[in-house]
Amino acid sequence: MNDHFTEALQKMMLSQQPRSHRHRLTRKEHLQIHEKGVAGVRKILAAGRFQLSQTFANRAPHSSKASLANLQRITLSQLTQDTVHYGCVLVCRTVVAPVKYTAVQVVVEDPIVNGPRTPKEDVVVDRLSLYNFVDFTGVREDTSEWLPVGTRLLIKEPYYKVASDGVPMIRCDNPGDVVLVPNEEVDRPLLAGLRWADTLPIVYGPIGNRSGESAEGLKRNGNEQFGRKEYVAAIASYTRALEVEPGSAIVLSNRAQAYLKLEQFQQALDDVEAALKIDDGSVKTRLRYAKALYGSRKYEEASVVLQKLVQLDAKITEINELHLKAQGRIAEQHHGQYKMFDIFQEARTTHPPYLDHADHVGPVRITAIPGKGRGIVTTRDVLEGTLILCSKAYAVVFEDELDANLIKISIDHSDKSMTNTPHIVARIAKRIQKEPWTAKELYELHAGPDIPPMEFVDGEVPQIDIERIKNIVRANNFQPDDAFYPQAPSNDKSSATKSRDDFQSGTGLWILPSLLNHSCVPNAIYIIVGDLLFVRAMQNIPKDNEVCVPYLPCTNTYNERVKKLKARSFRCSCQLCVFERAHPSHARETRQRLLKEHERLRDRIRTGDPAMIPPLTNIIAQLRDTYPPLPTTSLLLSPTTLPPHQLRLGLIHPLISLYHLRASSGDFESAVAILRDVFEMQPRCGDLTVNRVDIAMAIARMCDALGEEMEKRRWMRVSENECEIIYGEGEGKRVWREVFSKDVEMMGSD
Ligand SMILES: C[S@@+](CC[C@H](N)C(=O)[O-])C[C@H]1O[C@@H](n2cnc3c(N)ncnc32)[C@H](O)[C@@H]1O
Repeated sequence: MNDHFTEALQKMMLSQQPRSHRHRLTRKEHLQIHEKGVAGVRKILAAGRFQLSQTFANRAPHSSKASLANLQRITLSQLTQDTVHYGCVLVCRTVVAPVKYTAVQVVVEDPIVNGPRTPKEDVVVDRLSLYNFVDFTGVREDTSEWLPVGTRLLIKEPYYKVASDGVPMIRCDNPGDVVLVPNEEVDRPLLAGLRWADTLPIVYGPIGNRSGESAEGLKRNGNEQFGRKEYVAAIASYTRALEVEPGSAIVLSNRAQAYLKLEQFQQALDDVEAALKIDDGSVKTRLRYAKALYGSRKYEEASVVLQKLVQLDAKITEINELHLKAQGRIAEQHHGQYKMFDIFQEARTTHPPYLDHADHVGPVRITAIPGKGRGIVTTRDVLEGTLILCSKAYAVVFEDELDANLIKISIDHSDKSMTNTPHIVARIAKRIQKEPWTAKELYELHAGPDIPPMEFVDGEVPQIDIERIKNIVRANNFQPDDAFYPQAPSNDKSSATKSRDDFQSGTGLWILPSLLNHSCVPNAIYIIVGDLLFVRAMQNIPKDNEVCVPYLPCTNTYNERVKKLKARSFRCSCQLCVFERAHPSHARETRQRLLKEHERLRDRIRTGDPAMIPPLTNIIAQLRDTYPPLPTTSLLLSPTTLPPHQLRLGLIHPLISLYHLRASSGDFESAVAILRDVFEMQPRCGDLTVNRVDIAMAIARMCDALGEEMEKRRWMRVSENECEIIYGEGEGKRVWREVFSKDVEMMGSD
């Protein structure tokens, strides 16, 4: 693996040397290079060794904003190296089966513009690299299913450059800039007067009504293709059958079934609705209708259809099961009733964990927030523990969807941080292609400080814009981790305080949660389970107050937080930041230094070495001194303000370390006193609520060791209650009983 890595790096370095003018490669040379690439991919696949996840880009990828109608035709022979050909559209045709490496790579040829017949060998060819074109993350030898040999392509504003292996190529990053022209489409003005060197056996897309094809024959073809699970081909056959004989309810219903298999629910719904307008429909068609409605997340309508079907024939298990599921989704969508415990189990057993649950929008609305753009505020007084929203990802790439041996090379100069961007960006582009009507809500998301909002033209579907998608992902992504379960407190960075930045692999985009602004002491928590993102209030939030989540752990030091948020182009003015900003800068720096010192001692602290107690106690004493003294009289605080003792978050990790040292030396009295302090210091905010579950349980364990039965029971109840605030009433109890099953077994519970 390392050899390949070094080789790739060397190639990249070489490619950055100044190069002399290169001669244009012949068709034969290009095809040989392509064949070598295919052989290389074959070797990689045979060895099962690695794939590259990142692309090498010497300039920021661009997306064409121009409309095809305004572009001038250009040919391969007219391309200039290291140039984006603004105002032009390249017309070409694929001459070989493509291969997928980091990009889909193929050889394309020029058309022949009128004139005398040109021998095939003299027609100019070049390499075309299509990035983000497929959302498949690995390498593949033959990708003809995406791009059959002979496909005519229009490439908007092509970028011509030399690739990392020294071979020139047309690099296209934006799938929206590639137009595939079906074979039978002959009247495109851009193709007028063009011929090709020879005839290639291309069959691309649905082919129009060929004389002699009967609707019945085409339907039969479609059924056979469906039986072989060739759903795209089946759809093409049914489409042809409908062209020959429009208005066949059976063919429409069959095509709907093929769309259902491809999870193209809207298309399935359109077909089945058209079929039901023609006749009443069989049970089969009406079940398809219910499935299309369910898939389109129209659960109530699906339930009405299913209810009638149940009355007709209650024996069909599939109908009953779907009816039950629809009712579950309605309870989720309207009442926020999610069986969290079951959803956790589902996420553990589903690979990849795409979960079938409804979205829910709780008592919140979107509004402008001064200085922050848009945000989410409550529409009524909200109690702690209330579900604010549940949202299914617009697109997500899970860690285990990526190759285990994936090499992450981030040499894309425009973006060093996001090694997994190509996958999620390609997935978003695919979703827009499949469901263009969802593009608007995506493009409306914040794309960074310097990027103006997209302008939409009424009635026009926005194009795929890879640059904007990349920026949107950068500004709004959340990293999914499989389950956000509470754990016993440890002096390692606990899962609760694990930085979102630590989850390097998986990444996802959720539309409504993308409107949540950040606070370092947030009043809400987000929990990602599979592709679902739940947001719950962790404090009582009065009506019209903003709901905020943490973009980073609040136990990060002030300087760390400022730096990370600066990278996201804003300065936080939450209560914690205002509090710490008011401290003299030397106090903040001392705190930072002391916390680093604590980090350095951690390995020895982990061993439980009692010699660590004096230096740690000293660090804690000095840390306390970096904060202003606590007021001696109680303050009158607003319901949204944290008390001053809960703003000294820098003390939490060192105090947990001290607890460990005391507990491992058998001094349970001191250990429990420290933990009680820590519990008091942890506001119920963001991820710290998870710590409160763990710490209350650790106190219960200490009380158990000290024989304090009543206290033990009290703290177990506290832990359980905190868990219910995070996961919801009842459900939190189930989660708590599972997580702490060993404790419950040993210590008993009420
Ligand atoms: C995920 S978006 C949140 C929604 C965003 N406000 C909008 O209008 O779409 C992240 C962006 O919101 C803004 N933002 C989030 N939290 C903020 C805060 N506490 N203060 C100022 N701006 C904030 C920043 O511009 C940040 O890059």
